[in-house]
Amino acid sequence: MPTVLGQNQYGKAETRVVRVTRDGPVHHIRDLSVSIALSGTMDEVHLSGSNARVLPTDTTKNTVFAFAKEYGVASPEEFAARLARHFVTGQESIRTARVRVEEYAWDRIPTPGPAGHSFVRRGRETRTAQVTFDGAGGRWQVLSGLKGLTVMNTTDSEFHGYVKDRYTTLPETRDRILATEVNACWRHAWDGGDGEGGGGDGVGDGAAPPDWDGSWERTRGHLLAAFAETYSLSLQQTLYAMGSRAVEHGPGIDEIRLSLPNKHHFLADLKPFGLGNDNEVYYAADRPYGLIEATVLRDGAEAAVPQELTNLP
Ligand SMILES: O=c1[nH]c(=O)c2[nH]c(=O)[nH]c2[nH]1
Repeated sequence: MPTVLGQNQYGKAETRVVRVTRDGPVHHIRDLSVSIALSGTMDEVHLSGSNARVLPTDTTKNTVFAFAKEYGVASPEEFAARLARHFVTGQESIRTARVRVEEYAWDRIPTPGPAGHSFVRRGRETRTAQVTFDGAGGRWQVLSGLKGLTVMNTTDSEFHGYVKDRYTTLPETRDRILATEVNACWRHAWDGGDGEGGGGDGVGDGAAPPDWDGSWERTRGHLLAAFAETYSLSLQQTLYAMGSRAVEHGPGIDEIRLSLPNKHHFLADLKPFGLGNDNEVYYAADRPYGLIEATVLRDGAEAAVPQELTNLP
């Protein structure tokens, strides 16, 4: 049965590029996913396998990183238009270029000094709660938490001095992006009391329940503040600073468990194009990711937050 080639296009989808612009201590970020689809006189590659008219998809990805460095990202539209024009005017075989951009929005994390290099991704987080009442023992367990709170520091993060064996290739760094998605679960000390003493009313005799909403907001604030204000030598160190700040500033909180995926941002290698990269253009890799997890306890408290509650795979 004879066949003919119909509509066809090709290109690199979902190139994840983060462009950091440093205005002294105040940094600006644009975080994009760029998908390029090129079409034109491309019949031969499908019909005979000749690549003579094919600009590699790898090249289109490199162009995204190089343009981010050379021209910055003024807006998704401007960036996409520049790329589309480049491919159509640069290669005879390319007649149409469709460039799709998704931009992820970040807000600044407020810090005591001037807002500088700490960001929280907009609109991604979920608040969680789990309450267990063991009627026979009269015991309550209240766990509050959040997941998907994505944060980034564009500086004040180093990673070096680690163990090296024959398989270690990671370069040491004195200035990297530190980004993670905070998944946290904390346990309240509340014993079921209503603050009105005993009297066989079926509730604990202790202190009244906390203002749950207020407590949650404050804890979230402490996690964000500790992330933003910690000069980090590892994500493990940042985790401990976040957990201990939440417990120290949360009198009703005895324990917090944190599960922090290290959302790696690798410096794009622009040397082949004669371009430098002074911590300006990053490739945001989504997997694999480092996964750093730990519980931080008030001294003397027993660990009771189940690991599964915060665990990523
Ligand atoms: O903060 C980090 N902790 C690690 O344990 C680790 N391992 C790694 O490869 N990069 C990092 N970063």
